[in-house]
Amino acid sequence: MSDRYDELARLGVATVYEASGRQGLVDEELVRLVPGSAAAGPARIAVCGPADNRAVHEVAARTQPGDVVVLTMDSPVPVALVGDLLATQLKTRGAAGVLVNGSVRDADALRELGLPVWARWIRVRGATKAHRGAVDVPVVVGGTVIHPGDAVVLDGDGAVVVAADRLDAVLAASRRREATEAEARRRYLAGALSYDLYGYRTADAQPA
Ligand SMILES: O=C([O-])CC(=O)C(=O)O
Ligand SMILES: [Mg+2]
Repeated sequence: MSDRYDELARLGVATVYEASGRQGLVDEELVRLVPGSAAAGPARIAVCGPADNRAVHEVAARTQPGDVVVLTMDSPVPVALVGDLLATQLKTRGAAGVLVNGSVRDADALRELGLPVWARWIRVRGATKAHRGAVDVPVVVGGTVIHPGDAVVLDGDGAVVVAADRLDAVLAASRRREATEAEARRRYLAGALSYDLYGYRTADAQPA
């Protein structure tokens, strides 16, 4: 929605992660359902009960335009938290994207719908609707704490989270990093090598 989130999505997960001081990585293998898609927005969070997705129905009712909807469980299992009907509601509410620390189903319909969705698994096993769960609470996904309103950035590399109070600083650092990389790319296209530019050819190897 806002220009800042559009810019984060364009800058991408790897650049934002590095510019953030290598913080905020959602350190999980994620499947991107819509090829080529990227998204960024403030986190709108639901914690589902065990193998249950009632909280997803509640979070859909609270979703605001531009939100990235983050769905998780205390112990994630490959149960379908979202399929095309819930995704249709999230899209109609204006969600920018969806991050599912669980599985999704109706994968072909999700692709067709075009709402950018990332998930741990594609698996059909159905969720119960028995537990209220919790909405608009902090969670940990892939080792990273996500508070409601933190920026979530998603692309072909996965997901990274930027704490809301660091957003402007990380955005500025990401722009600087993008400019530095653009210059490096220009030199490499002209035949230069990082091995020489960074002095690795002559320097002693440094520990990582
Ligand atoms: O109904 C569900 O629990 C998930 C689903 O398949 C959908 O949203 O279409
Ligand atoms: Mg369905």
